[in-house]
Amino acid sequence: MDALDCLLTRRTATRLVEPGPSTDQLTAILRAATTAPDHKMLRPWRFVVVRGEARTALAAAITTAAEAVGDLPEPIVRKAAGKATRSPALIAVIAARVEARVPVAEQDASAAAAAQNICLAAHAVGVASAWKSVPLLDSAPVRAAFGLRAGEELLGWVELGTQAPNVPVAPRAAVPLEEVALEMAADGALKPVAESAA
Ligand SMILES: Cc1cc2nc3c(=O)[nH]c(=O)nc-3n(C[C@H](O)[C@H](O)[C@H](O)COP(=O)(O)O)c2cc1C
Repeated sequence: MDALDCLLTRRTATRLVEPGPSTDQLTAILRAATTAPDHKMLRPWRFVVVRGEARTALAAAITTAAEAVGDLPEPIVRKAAGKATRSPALIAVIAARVEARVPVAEQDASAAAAAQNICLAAHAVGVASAWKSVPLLDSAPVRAAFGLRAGEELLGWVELGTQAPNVPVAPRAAVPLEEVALEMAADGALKPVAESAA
């Protein structure tokens, strides 16, 4: 797939089913994640792959976290835990901040770029993906499940698998560039960017 095609055609999966990514595909996806732009090469990210039976262990950690909240109705607890097994595999993206002169926001931006690389690389190798928030991400059981150290944060996880053929993925309307992009003229004025007709 052409690189620009990959960027323009990636869509978030609406329902993920088996087969999940192969180990070869996962390796390619993780390699792509590590090419995220990275100020001072701090590698302020790391990843945890959860697939197969391991998803049950993750679901158990989420259940423990949800039950610890105390007043959550049982269906809500079940729904939160079910997010661990909603896709054949997932990759958790951890903002692994480093003590350095690079601001935390830049380090987190690098981790977000890694997450996007995961989505794009998945698309490139024929795997469907969905970047999702982690349920109860700040709870001790969920942090422990992913081996989070002090100062590290879960940015989210990217679910991976095969888009269910009977569930549609709605097309995403193109964003009019003049709504989001300006161009600075020689006199410093900001004007709507000129969009080519092509
Ligand atoms: C940090 C982050 C967290 C997200 N969490 C969720 C989520 O928990 N549930 C959800 O439905 N979409 C979530 N999304 C949005 C989807 O990943 C997706 O981008 C959105 O549905 C738009 O679809 P598209 O990527 O096909 O344009 C999240 C996106 C980001 C960047």
